Amino acid sequence: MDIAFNSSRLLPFNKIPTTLIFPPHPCKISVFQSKRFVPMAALTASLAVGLSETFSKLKQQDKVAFIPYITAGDPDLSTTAEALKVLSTYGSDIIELGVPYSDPLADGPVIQAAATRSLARGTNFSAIISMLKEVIPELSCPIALFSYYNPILKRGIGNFMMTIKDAGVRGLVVPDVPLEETEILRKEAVKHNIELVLLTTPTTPKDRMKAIVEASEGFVYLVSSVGVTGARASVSEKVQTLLEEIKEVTEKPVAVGFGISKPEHVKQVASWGADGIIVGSAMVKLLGEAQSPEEGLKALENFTKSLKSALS
Ligand SMILES: O=P(O)(O)OC[C@@H](O)[C@@H](O)c1c[nH]c2ccccc12
Repeated sequence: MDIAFNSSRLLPFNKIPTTLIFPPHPCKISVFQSKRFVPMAALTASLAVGLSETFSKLKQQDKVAFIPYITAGDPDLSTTAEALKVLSTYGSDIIELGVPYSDPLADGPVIQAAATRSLARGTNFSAIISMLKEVIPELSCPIALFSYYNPILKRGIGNFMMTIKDAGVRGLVVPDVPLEETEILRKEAVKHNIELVLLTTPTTPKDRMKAIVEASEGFVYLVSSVGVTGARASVSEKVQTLLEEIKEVTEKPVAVGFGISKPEHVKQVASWGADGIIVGSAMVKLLGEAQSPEEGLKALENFTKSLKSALS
């Protein structure tokens, strides 16, 4: 059986494959498949560092994490794969990848439009997972998947967690899951070595913020402003106080998102003590609204470099 080898195919786990048959074509390796194997992606995935470990390493280097967000499948999945490599190459410490959804209630017009474009192209969860299995082994930073709650429930929480873990995903953000329902999510996430990140906002009551911070894994997501995602002219000074309040009750890293879209925003929020800076809409706009994928990827590279340099 001549099977082209790739990272999502099966590889012998507990013995050197004695049946490797090298066909004439040098880049195709035939691998004899048997029952006792693990997917290479799962093997490499379990070796990749997670969110908490990423923050620990950065803290030792006194650095702030740069965390971009893009929507999977906008403008198409092969461009998403290339965009993940660009973001990884030019200094992202964690990448948030959004699963497009038909009712993104927490998203502003830019990310809503990206989800609509992606879904119109036929992007689905399985295709995203296949793409991730191929590209994650080539990245130097962990992926945190972004999904609304409903698609997870439809797939089954355990099945969803197993699927994303096998693809090499290390974190999960579910922006619309109520704190009261995170228990079951977290249980399954922990079982599959996925870190479930929770969000707190400027209007979250202090006792609820404490419960969120306590339950959040990987890092705490501090939403900088009320409303939906989208680039803002400036970042609210209130973020500084919010960061202080959160850091009074936890040692966990806190990453700030919403509205951040310029190097001066990045500098400002880092100076207030954020452990991570999250930039989404401004990234998504570059990719989704470019004249061509190549143009979008080049713009993404330049923008990433400019934001990353604000953290050096
Ligand atoms: O787009 P902004 O304003 O840069 O914010 C980050 C945000 O895009 C990303 O973290 C995100 C995408 N969709 C979300 C839904 C809820 C909370 C956060 C998000």
